[in-house]
Amino acid sequence: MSKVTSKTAELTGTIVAAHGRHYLADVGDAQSPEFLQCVTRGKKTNVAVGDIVHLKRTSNDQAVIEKIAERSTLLYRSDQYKSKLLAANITRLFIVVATEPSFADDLVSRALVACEAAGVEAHLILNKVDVEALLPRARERAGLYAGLGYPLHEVSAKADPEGTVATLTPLLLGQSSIFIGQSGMGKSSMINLLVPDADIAVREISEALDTGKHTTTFTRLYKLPGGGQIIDSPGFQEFGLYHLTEGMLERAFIEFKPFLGGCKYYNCRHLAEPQCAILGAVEEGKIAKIRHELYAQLLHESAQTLY
Ligand SMILES: Nc1nc2c(ncn2[C@@H]2O[C@H](COP(=O)(O)OP(=O)(O)OP(=O)(O)O)[C@@H](O)[C@H]2O)c(=O)[nH]1
Ligand SMILES: [Zn+2]
Repeated sequence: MSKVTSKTAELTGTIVAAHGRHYLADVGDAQSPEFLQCVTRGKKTNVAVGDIVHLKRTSNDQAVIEKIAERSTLLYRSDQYKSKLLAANITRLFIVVATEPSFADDLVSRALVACEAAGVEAHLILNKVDVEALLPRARERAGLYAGLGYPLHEVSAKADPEGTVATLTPLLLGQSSIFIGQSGMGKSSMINLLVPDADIAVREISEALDTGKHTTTFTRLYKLPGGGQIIDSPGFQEFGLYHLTEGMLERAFIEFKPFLGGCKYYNCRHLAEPQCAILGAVEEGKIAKIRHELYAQLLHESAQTLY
């Protein structure tokens, strides 16, 4: 196959922002981005931030998405009992929690389940470790996840910005990362430290996206000067887990793994069945009760889905 090199050649770009059916692709490089407004053919809305797309330029700053390259991973967000695309080709997800305000275990575990199901490596960042009075409790709570094998990094974006950058930069190199966190955890402070001129980049993206209103509440991708990219998803994105089957759910709780297959009934749902290995492990304290409760809740939610 010969490569097309004419001026009308197809372009390859990365989707850096999505807002409704408006997409923005970057066809430049890390040093000099070049944004093209993109539309899909027909009414397709199956494009996600992080997608590598093949484009056909239709004007100086516009293009049509011809093809989406095969994705290595895909994360979904929840939208009223439906899963919608959140981000594609993510290799690493960072859940930002803090000493204050208090974080929700439920949301942390949902993110972890989404990662396990998608094949994305999950890390936790405990921010605001300068708030010493609340540190022991926060450490203990975050420790539940560290104990499961998820790396936990302690930082203080405000009190120790240099240390925060030094801790996080090596974790981002060459990765396609996404940061998620409940409001107030310090995710924006962290992104601003890691992405030089993030504010300017958002304004540029917002203008190029041209949605009519100058919103900054869209998922966007920043290319890092040292290689790698960061996706920031404003607001807390609840993960869409409705597409997970029961079999996928039980495997998405990593601490269940040693016990799967040990139940009396091969089709055990680990809810109330006799001689269930999972329930036995919960009883013995080998599986945390709150994790099993979330598993039961997710099973219930997936059964509510009507399609
Ligand atoms: N004590 C302390 N405060 C911090 C630290 N990092 C951020 N904060 C503060 O926490 C508050 C929330 O920080 P943001 O960066 O806006 O948090 P966010 O998670 O992006 O929150 P939203 O913008 O609501 O999504 C701000 O008042 C920050 O100044 C830290 O390391 N220590
Ligand atoms: Zn069981």
